[in-house]
Amino acid sequence: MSAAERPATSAGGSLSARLRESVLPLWQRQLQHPFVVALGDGSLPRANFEFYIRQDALFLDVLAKCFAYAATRSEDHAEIEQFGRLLLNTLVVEQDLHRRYGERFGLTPEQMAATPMAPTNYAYTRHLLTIATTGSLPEIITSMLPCAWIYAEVGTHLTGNRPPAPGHPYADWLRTYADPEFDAVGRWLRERLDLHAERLSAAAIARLYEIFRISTCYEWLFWEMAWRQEQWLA
Ligand SMILES: Cc1ncc(CO)c(N)n1
Repeated sequence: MSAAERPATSAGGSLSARLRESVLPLWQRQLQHPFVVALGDGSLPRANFEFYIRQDALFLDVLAKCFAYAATRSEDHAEIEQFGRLLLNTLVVEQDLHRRYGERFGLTPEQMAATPMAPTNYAYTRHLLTIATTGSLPEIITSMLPCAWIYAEVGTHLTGNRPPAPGHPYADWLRTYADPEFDAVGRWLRERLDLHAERLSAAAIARLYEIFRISTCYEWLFWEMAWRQEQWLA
């Protein structure tokens, strides 16, 4: 069955569950990426982690803006408030994590901010920004959903719900994403999406499948970018 033929609602569970199922092999590949495996067991070379942190700090500023765009598309007071909270949490919780790692690596906030965006990061953030500025609210939520959902799954997968070993170099990162509070972000986005999608046409739902798959691909490519320390052509 092509995405266009998929019914908007079916016996196959919620839309968000079906979106995840539609990309399952890609989804599970995230957990096997060498960057993710090495991040989990602590063997990831510091140069790769530093590259990742510098890129992710730039990524999170864009993600925070996308929550602001989402807020402008909502007419529901509680929903607007929650998008505002997610914007702030992205900056306060996650960016703070990056700042702490940056300090540990001897980087100033100015050096972090002056890092040029690598090609994949640039492409992923342009994808998110295009949808944030021209898409519908369900499209915006769908584009951001793999970010929150995959990181929560990676966090719990890598820690196995146990605290990281003492002295693990990436313990703070693992704790942040294994935290049930982080999982709650994805859960809330899924609830909102499933609710908004009830009123969408089959064609609009098909577009959500496409957006979800593209963001999921970019999540994998982001690990790959940091593993290869991807550069622009000279
Ligand atoms: C690339 C990327 N995706 C998702 C998250 C989780 O917010 C993150 N920090 N970075």
